Parts: sequence; structure tokens; C-alpha cells
Amino acid sequence: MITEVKQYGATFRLDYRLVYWNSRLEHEHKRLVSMFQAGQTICDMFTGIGPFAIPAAQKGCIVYANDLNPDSIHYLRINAKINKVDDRIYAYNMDARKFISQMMEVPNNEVTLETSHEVPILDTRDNAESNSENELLTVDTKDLGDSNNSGLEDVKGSTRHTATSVIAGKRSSTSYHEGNGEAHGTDILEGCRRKGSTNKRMRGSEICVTKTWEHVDHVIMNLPASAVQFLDAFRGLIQKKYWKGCLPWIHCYCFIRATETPETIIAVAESALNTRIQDSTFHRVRDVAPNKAMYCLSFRLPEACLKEDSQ
Ligand SMILES: C[S@@+](CC[C@H](N)C(=O)[O-])C[C@H]1O[C@@H](n2cnc3c(N)ncnc32)[C@H](O)[C@@H]1O
Repeated sequence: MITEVKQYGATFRLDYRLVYWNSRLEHEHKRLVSMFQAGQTICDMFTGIGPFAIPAAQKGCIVYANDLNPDSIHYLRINAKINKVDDRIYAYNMDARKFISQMMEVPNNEVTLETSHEVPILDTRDNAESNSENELLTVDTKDLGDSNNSGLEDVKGSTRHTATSVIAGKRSSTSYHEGNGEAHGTDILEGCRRKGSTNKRMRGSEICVTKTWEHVDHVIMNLPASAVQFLDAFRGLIQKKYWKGCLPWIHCYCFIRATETPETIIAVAESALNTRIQDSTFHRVRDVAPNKAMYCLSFRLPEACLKEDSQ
């Protein structure tokens, strides 16, 4: 059953039989995106058809959006096009743990653009002749099995797709390096123009290449039943010597039952991260049952999660 719904000015096409959609989350999508600023880099680990990703991109953020369900990614791509933000969203189709670890992985030579596993929405074909490594790729879902949305939570199975380390971002700087189109800025606010930056989808703004292992502003984890358990993926994930600026905000959704307290969830999160969390906030999203509410736990990734140079 394919239908179209509207949320805060964005249009979402979806098939209810194949993908997750909950209109009751509209206010929460809006609330979280209101925290983002234009030019920020967002990783959405459980993106669905993009109700965080699309408004974030509309706001001028660069979004790396992942979902294990290939149908979600199919509709995310459609919705990115409908809402004219396909130049700001990169989509990935893999397990969230693998996605975030590959986002933060520093490639061996730091300049290799491993795009063979990327599923970018951004159509770079106009640039292809000058930067073949950024060619548009299609989703190969053969290894993903059943496309049905049900039962995907906690799926740890890997796919043939691995996240690329290539990031397209809007940056104010125009420093530009010939070669492979890779950014070599010394600060996250510096970037480089994508080589042959004639992409017709740019609508007047620059598309730049930056590196997620150097900086991400926000990570969204909306899989309330088990997102907290995915936090272990952040242990030693970010290499201290490459990271620039503040550590990312993690927005991790969870359920809290009547028998539990926010402290219960913090304890699980700290155990997963293997360190203490400072200054966290819990935002009550909505009641999902008489004794169960959905919350958003937000905190800055603790420095103790960083990987030291020698590790
Ligand atoms: C609760 S929905 C949230 C979707 C969207 N972010 C929203 O706010 O409506 C969770 C999504 O996570 C996806 N998912 C479930 N397990 C996953 C996993 N291990 N890795 C990546 N995505 C997963 C599901 O396919 C689903 O689209």
C-alpha cells in the first residue's frame, strides 16, 4: 500500500507493508532536527524512510543515513528526491553497528575513497569524469534476504555493503586540492570543493568532501527497543588523533517501563560504552503503553570512548 504523508512541510512516500512509519513521532522528529544547524554532519543509524534525515538535509545538514531494511533505503532515496535534498543525503544499507564503525574508520592511506560499498543518493554522475571514485552506485540487496521490515531489530548479520569513508558536505571554506577530490583541511570547518564541482543538484551551494572520522555533530539512534545495546559500537571507535572539535551528540531512543528509571537506562548505556556519561538529558517522547514510555537519551560521547594513538 503505497501512500504519501506530509510532515512539517516534507513529503514522505512509503509502503506501509514494507517500511516503518509512525505519524505519532512527528513532533519528536521536529524537536530533534531543531537542534541541528546548517552545515552540520549527521549520522542516522536507523533512518527508516528518513523522517529525521530529510528535514535535517532541508535545513542544510549533510546526512549519512543507514537502515538495514533495503525497502527503507529505497523509499529514503525516493523521498530525498521528492524533497529535493538528494544532494545532501548519503544512504547506506547495512547493520547499524557496521555502519557507524565504518563511518569512523580511518582508511589506511587516508586518501583512499572506498566507494564500492556506498549507496549515495547524491548523483555525482556529472562529476564522474573528474572523480570516478564518486560514481553513483546502486543498492545490491542480494545478501539482505527478506525485505520485510519486521524482525530487523537486533539483526547483526552483515551485508556486502560497507560504509565508505567519503563524505560530501557543505562547508564554507573553498580550499581545494587537486588529486582524488579528498579534503585535506586541517580543521573540520575547512573543506574542499568537490573536484569538478559542476553538480547540477547543488542549487548554488558547494558540495565538499570531508571525513566522518574527523567530525560528526549528531548521531541519531531511533530503535527504542534496543538502541542502547548498540552503544558498545562507540567504544574505541573514534581515533583521537584525527578527530577535530567537539565529540558528537548521541541521541539514543529507548523505552522506560514503570519498573525502570532513567538511571536504569544510564547504567545500561554506561555499561555498553564502558565509561561514565556526563550531563545526559532524557526527553519523554510519548507513552506507548500504560506502563511504558519512549524517551530520547541525549549526551555527548564521552572522551573516554576515544581511541588513543597507541591503541
Ligand atoms: C523505529 S524505526 C525508526 C525509523 C525512523 N528513524 C523514524 O524515526 O521513524 C527503526 C528502524 O531501524 C531499522 N533497523 C532495525 N534493526 C536495524 C539494524 N540492526 N541496523 C540498522 N537498521 C535497523 C528498521 O528497519 C527501522 O527502519
